Amino acid sequence: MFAAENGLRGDPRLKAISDAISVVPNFPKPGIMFQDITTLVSDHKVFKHTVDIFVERYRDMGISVVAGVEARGFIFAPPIALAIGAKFVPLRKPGKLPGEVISEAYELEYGSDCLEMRVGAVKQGERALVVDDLVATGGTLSAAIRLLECVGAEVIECACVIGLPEVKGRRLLDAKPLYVLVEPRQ
Ligand SMILES: O=P(O)(O)OC[C@H]1O[C@H](OP(=O)(O)OP(=O)(O)O)[C@H](O)[C@@H]1O
Ligand SMILES: Nc1ncnc2[nH]cnc12
Repeated sequence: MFAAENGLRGDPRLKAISDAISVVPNFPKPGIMFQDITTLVSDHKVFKHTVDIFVERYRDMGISVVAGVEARGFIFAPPIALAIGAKFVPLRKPGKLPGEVISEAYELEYGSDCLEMRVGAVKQGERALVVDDLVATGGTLSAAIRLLECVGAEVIECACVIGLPEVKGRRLLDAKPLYVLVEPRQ
């Protein structure tokens, strides 16, 4: 669900976050309106607003794992993890993590990709939050959920800064709550 439908309607931080996202037409492919969060994180006040909203929501939920999705989830997940007193676990693209890993493949608009997590990084029964910058089809988050559930963790929610129209009105993603701050800018 969008934050505005969940207690933050009219919160000026949401408008500041939306305004700080740049839209780059036809990147990386013709027809894609790329939502660029590098301009958001280069404004320290708006970056802090973004992290603060997530921290306010998750600080009392008993979350022990904040799993961030490579690459842009790595920007938002660590400050949230530090603030709520949870560990940060990176979910990486294939071949980047040393040691024993588990893998989950997923479909993208064109082609497929894979996420990996280190064996032992998350224990059975842990309460996990999954963080990424953006959800479009939800394929990436679904793979992240499968990785965490594979080791017996409970996924409490998936959190993203931007939700594309594909997820508008969706409160759940693979039966897990989805929490999104803003819609894309046109
Ligand atoms: O909901 P979905 O349709 O799965 O798409 C969302 C994913 O797409 C983007 O990452 P991308 O795959 O472009 O990887 P990158 O961040 O490494 O460039 C974005 O950061 C999400 O992780
Ligand atoms: N429009 C978009 N902008 C940024 N990242 C994306 N990932 C999938 N669709 C995207």
